[in-house]
Amino acid sequence: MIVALDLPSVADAEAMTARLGEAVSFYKVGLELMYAGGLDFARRLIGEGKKVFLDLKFHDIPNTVSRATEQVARLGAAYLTVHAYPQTMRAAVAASQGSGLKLLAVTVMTSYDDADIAEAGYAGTVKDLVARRARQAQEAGVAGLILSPEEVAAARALLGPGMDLVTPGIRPAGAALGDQKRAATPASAIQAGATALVIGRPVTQASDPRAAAEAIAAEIAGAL
Ligand SMILES: O=c1ccn([C@@H]2O[C@H](COP(=O)(O)O)[C@@H](O)[C@H]2O)c(=O)[nH]1
Repeated sequence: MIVALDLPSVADAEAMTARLGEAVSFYKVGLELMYAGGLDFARRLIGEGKKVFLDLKFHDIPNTVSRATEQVARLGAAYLTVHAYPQTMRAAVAASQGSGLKLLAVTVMTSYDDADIAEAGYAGTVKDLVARRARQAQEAGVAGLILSPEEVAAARALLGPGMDLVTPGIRPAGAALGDQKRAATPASAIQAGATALVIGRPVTQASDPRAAAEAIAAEIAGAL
């Protein structure tokens, strides 16, 4: 379980990680917290022995992606996201060589369904596009994928063992979907073969975040 610290300030993130305590050992720092001083906070979490996923979703010209990836590789984060465009992925893979940083390619955002990708100009279905990008990510040498629980089993069959399949779009039974359109429960995602689950609001907006995280961890353990 990777808890997404989508919170407005470092003070809020500190309070959340204090409440979660030993129940959570892996955090995701994304765009909201990053623009509120989250990089130094991520460094501190790493210093305290937590694992950190920097969800920065790089997508730029190769030179910029390469130099930015080199900067991230020095931080000691476990994961960094890049968008699953071949040029972008190749640049990031080359720049992360020799570091402990694992790259995750974002295939198709879990807030998108078939109508959303059609509106964005893509022919075919989300499943087709995820499969195409999964193959391109594997060819580029990326360590893993961000995809929805709905595509995990097909991606594993397509790619074989080896790549990490990391799934946002996780909702315990009865939880509000919010903007997520391709979602599943923690148990379903694990049973489909997900390597790690990214979970934000079901934990951070719960009245008792620690109890929510512990219940999700128990559901994951029960599904393994
Ligand atoms: O396709 C994607 C890629 C990234 N995310 C991120 O995961 C979390 C999910 O948070 P919830 O509150 O559990 O919905 C969030 O930080 C997103 O930026 C994603 O949801 N889908």
